[in-house]
Amino acid sequence: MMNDFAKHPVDETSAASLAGNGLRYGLVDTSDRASFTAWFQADSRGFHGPTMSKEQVDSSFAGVTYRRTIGVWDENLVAPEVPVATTSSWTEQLTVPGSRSIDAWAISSVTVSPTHRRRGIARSLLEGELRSAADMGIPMAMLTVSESTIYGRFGFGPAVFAAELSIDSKRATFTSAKRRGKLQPVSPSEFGSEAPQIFERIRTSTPGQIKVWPLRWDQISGKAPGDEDYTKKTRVVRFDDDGGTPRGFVVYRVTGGGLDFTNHSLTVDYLLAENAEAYEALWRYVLEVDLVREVKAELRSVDEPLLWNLTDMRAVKATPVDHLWLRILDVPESLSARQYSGAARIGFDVSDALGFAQGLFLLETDKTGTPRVSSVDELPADAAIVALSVNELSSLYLGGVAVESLVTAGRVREVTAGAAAIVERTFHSPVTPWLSVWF
Ligand SMILES: CC(=O)SCCNC(=O)CCNC(=O)[C@H](O)C(C)(C)COP(=O)(O)OP(=O)(O)OC[C@H]1O[C@@H](n2cnc3c(N)ncnc32)[C@H](O)[C@@H]1OP(=O)(O)O
Repeated sequence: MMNDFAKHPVDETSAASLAGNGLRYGLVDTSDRASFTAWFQADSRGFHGPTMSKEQVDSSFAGVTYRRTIGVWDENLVAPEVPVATTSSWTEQLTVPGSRSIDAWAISSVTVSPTHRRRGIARSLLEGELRSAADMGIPMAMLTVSESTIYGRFGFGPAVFAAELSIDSKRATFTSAKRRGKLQPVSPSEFGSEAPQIFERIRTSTPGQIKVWPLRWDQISGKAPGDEDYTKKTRVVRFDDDGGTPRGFVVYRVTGGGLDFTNHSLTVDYLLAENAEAYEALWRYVLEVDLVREVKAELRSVDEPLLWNLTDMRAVKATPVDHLWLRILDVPESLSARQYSGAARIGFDVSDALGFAQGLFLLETDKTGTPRVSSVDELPADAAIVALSVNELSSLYLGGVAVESLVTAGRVREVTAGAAAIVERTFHSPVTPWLSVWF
């Protein structure tokens, strides 16, 4: 069954601007197999993916039908049924500090055919998505990005960073003795039935995480058709506690080796651990696999506890990269959705070229960190006041970005002396924001 957001009509301003360039902007009828297949092929082409097989289209078809699927068509082409641009969007729960969540408009599959690039099509698509989300009363938009150069112009700011890890497994010894529990190889199906429940418990207390849809779990575990090599190489190991309850999984592949058989590389595609025991056991497992010299992992937390599990922290090379970008559309709704660290009175002078978040806003929190937010004509003189654009406010929102860094970089201006330190203290999240998937 389709949710209402999937049927929300396309934005009229973007439709008119694209029509002026001879292009049609519209919703894809996801119940029509031929139209949806043409859209999938355009999406895959846009990301330099292969022409999708029938099995891959079938599984994608079942997995993302609920989304608002948009195409742009050029009727003058030899194959006019294949869109020249795509997007896919849906309402998603984003966890925010205080184990709460906010409805956010997730935007994905933004592609423009290389034959139609740099004519303003992506701008029409993105602005159309933002106006549609605002129209539906959704307070925030979000995306994960292929390049960090594209989305700032639309008011997005990076709010969650991810670390890419490269670990020298020969240097990685643990500070503590092996704990109890049991490890065992399991199938992708077992992962599919147990891992989402474990993840749910982690997601709801980790700012930056979103609900993960079933097709994504199948892709992670190699169960979804599409990448045969990935499916064949993928292994899954489960950790059970002493009571026999599954508490974590690792999904990984071993590649390379060559003539020197001790030189393999192990890639952790997903490591999910509900408690410290599972976390240590699963990392210890991958770091002790024989014939492996390097363990790699992507999309790990920038505050990965593993470094503290090891006797030699320098065994781990961690490279941070921007991952989740947020775009506040409704300031009072967004700021009201999260918990803060204590009592404060903060004024924000927000600029927004697209207008959604422009204005003066007062955030008042009590000593429990519960907020009250109002849009005001004038900011009170006794508030800690900062001036910033919606990009920076969106970056600061989850409490994982240091305000002082943005002040030093000239991206946030302290209107009252010492305001940045108050914002920092009030916004800081005790749980480091982390998003463990792409969307
Ligand atoms: C959420 C996601 O899906 S992330 C994935 C994004 N998609 C990809 O990376 C797939 C490959 N790339 C593409 O499909 C296209 O090149 C897109 C979607 C990135 C851009 O589409 P286009 O239609 O060419 O962009 P458009 O002409 O509307 O440009 C809009 C603005 O963005 C700028 N821009 C476009 N692409 C880029 C880029 N890769 N890097 C920096 N700036 C860019 C343009 O210069 C323009 O700037 P301005 O309006 O401020 O002067």
